[in-house]
Amino acid sequence: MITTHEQVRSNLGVYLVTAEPSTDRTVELIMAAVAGGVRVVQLRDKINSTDHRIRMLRQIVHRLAGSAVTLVVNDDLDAAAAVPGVGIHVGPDDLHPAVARSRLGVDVCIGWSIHDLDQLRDDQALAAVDYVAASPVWPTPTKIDTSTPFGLQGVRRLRDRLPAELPLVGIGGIDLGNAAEVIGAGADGVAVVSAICAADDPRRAAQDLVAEVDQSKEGRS
Ligand SMILES: Cc1ncc(COP(=O)(O)OP(=O)(O)O)c(N)n1
Ligand SMILES: Cc1nc(C(=O)O)sc1CCOP(=O)(O)O
Ligand SMILES: [Mg+2]
Repeated sequence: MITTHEQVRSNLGVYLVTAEPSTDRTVELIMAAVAGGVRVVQLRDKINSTDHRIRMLRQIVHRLAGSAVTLVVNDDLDAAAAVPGVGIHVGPDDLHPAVARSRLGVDVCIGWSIHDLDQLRDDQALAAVDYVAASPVWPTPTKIDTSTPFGLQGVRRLRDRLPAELPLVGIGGIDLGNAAEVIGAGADGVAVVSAICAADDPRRAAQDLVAEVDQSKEGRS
C-alpha cells in the first residue's frame, strides 16, 4: 500500500497554486500546467464561495480523470469533503490538520504551512499531514500577509528538523531562476503561482520548471 506521503513525494516536483479568482480559464491553465509535467495542484480562491469552489473542483477532477495528479483546495474543508479525491492545504491560522484528516480520511493529501520552527512541536499536526511548506521562502507580491521569509538557510534548517519521511515544498518568490537553489537547500518541490499563472505560455513555463527541478533533484542524489 502506497501512503499519501509517498504519492505526494513521487508527484513533487513542481506544485501549481492557482491565481485568484478561479474561473473556467483556471481549469485550462491547470490542464496546460499538467501537460507541462506538473503533478500537484492547489485550487486557491479566497474570493469566491464554497459552492463556486466545489463547482471548480468537480470540473478539475473530471478533466484530470485517469491522471495521478494530487489535487488539494486551499483552506476550505467543506469543499474538499464534497469532492471525492480532493485534499486540503491549511496554514497555522486555519483549522488544525488533524481535524481535516479526521473528516477527509487517509486517502487524500493534506498539506500544512510552516511559518516558524516552533510549529514543529505540534506532533499531532506532523502526524496528520502528507507534506509541509516552508512559508514563505522569499517575499512575494502574490501574498503580502506572510511571515518572515525562511531564506535558503531557513529551508535547510527546516529540512534538518522535519521527520525524514515528510516531503517539504518551498513557496514564495520562486521561479525558473531560483528553483534549483530551493531544491539544493533540501526541498522536495517548489510551489509557484506567478511563475506559471502569469506566464505567456503556462505549459512551456511548467515544462521548463519541471526540467529544472528534476535536474536539480538528480544532481542531489
Ligand atoms: C503550498 C502552499 N504553501 C503555503 C500556502 C499558504 O497557506 P496559508 O499560510 O494558510 O495562507 P493562504 O494560502 O491560506 O493565504 C499555500 N496556500 N500553499
Ligand atoms: C499562496 C502563497 N503562500 C505563500 C506562503 O508563504 O505561505 S506565498 C504564496 C504565493 C506565492 O506566489 P508566487 O509563486 O507568485 O511568489
Ligand atoms: Mg490558509
